[in-house]
Amino acid sequence: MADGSETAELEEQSYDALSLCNQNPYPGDKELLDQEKQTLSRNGWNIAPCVQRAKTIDLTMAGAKLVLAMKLLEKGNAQQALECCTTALQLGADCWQLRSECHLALGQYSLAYRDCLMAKQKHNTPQVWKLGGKILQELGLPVMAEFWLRKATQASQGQDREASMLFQQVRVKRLYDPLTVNHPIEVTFSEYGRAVLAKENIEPGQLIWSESPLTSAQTMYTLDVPACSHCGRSLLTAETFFGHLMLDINPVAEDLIERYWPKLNPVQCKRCKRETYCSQACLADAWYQHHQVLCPSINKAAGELYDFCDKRELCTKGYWSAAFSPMALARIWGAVIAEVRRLVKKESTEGPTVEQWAAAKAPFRRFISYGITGHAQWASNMVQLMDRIFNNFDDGINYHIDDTEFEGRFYQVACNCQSFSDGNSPYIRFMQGISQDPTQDYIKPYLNDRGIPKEAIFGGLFPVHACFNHSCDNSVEVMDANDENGRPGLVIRAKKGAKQGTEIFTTYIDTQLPKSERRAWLFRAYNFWCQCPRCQFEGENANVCTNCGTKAEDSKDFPKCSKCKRAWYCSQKCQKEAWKKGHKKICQVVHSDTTSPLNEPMEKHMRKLSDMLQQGMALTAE
Ligand SMILES: C[S@@+](CC[C@H](N)C(=O)[O-])C[C@H]1O[C@@H](n2cnc3c(N)ncnc32)[C@H](O)[C@@H]1O
Repeated sequence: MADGSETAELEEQSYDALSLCNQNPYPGDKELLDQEKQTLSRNGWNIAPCVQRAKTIDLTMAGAKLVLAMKLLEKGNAQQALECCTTALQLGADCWQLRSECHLALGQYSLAYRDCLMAKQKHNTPQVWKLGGKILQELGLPVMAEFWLRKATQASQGQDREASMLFQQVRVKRLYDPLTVNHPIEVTFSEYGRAVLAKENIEPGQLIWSESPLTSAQTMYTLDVPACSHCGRSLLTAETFFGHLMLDINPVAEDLIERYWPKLNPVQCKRCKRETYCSQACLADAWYQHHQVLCPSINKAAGELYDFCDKRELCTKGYWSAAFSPMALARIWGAVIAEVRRLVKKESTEGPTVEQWAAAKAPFRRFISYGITGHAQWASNMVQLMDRIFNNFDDGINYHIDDTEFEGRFYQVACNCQSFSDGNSPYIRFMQGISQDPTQDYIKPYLNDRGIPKEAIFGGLFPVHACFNHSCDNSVEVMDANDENGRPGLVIRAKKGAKQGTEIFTTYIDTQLPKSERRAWLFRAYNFWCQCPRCQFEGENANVCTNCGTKAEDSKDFPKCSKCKRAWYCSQKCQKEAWKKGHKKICQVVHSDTTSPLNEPMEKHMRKLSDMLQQGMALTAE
């Protein structure tokens, strides 16, 4: 059994974002690299610097100048350090790297790059590569910067964490800046990987941005609710909602329905009749995106997946255990194959090339994948089914789904999936419509009879939203919102103000849960132990002092914090200490009024899994 300190160490080690994010180039990077090299040459940034050598080389004096330059730079006096470096160079010292650092500190980036090139000619060290990476980023040449920082990481055999971190920061900036250009947020890379920062001060209640999913699928447990399988619009008709009540509804109520219940024109995939869409546009888009691969009329094995989903079981041994649908995974592989098909056709290649596969997979590289290995063994039948679906095409464009591929995609969806539903469903529009109508009372008894309809809930991958880390004291709330075309998606609203440059957090769980339940949930569902301020300054147990860890004698309860009732102290001294250390910041948390519907049906399921684990039946061993 591990004691407390060992557990704490394990917790600390449980998540290393740097090791999860690779440095492989993106498709198209070769061309971008060439373009950036041309920019360098055009601007003359790669011309060798010229230093007038002194008539007599004096290495002793040069050394002294060099030491002085280092000290000056350390103290922040870059200008004088630069002058000392130049003298040292003239006297025969080899200090191009230091002079480059001085130029960098002074914001003279092109001069810094020239000196750095000189340093590289002589010393291929990780430090020189790293310096070059920093300068190139400042010169606005991110792909070259990545190249240099990759070299720095390789040359240090991964030991230089600063170089790896800088690499990811450059990459994240290049990939996400175009997506956040009009929003008050930006994506950066921190100890927890990608993270969302406030680019400017954000006010409480401010709508920060809205986003549409890259891909989504309806959750299995809401498959009984009609919705467009592609965009998620609710397809609830008045007939379905009122059901048998429609048979003897009063004429005024009938008239209200006629006038206010939106007219829907759903269309089915004519080939398989297993997918319903809100419009021809969605049908065509779904076909383009993934249904051309997944349509059971063409792909028999895919029919088995549809049958499995129709059973609406969240946990089926050997197949599945998650709140999101396996269709969410299938649509990723389907989208990759559909894109490779298009590229092969467009580029008239004989078969798919490595570059084409990489290009088709690129949009999904934005989503981190982190979980416990062995899950694919537990779900081995599903892995085999997925392989039958995607590895059996006559055109030779096949995607082999093995355990590693399955687990990678499974955890990609598990870590990043966000639930959403139609925020402007026919029911909502109907209720809005009748709210101003003087005859609305005629329909009220029928509405009361029916209650609020169940929503069709989708799980989607949203590229920017997926960069949010979690805190139990979250600063934003995620809500359903339809885009300008009426398609369901997300909107992010500030729950609290955020200062420019600070990280903003969402919550992955119901923040009202006690600390131990929150942490257990986060670990089971997202594989990390939360270290947020609430988890640090709330207690778990009334018999243990939240501040110093002293255990109460005879298992008596310690007095609790009278405000939040979530911390227990052995003495007033401990209470005061804890208050100063950080409890005051988290004592009065306003809880979010939104929790993820994806989690709700999972709660029972999670408890079942937790019971199984407590009985010693590790999931992977089943
Ligand atoms: C939706 S992603 C958030 C963005 C992520 N940092 C990235 O690089 O893509 C969710 C994953 O981020 C990590 N994460 C989020 N919040 C965290 C936290 N408070 N502490 C540690 N890891 C966290 C976990 O690995 C989690 O599965």
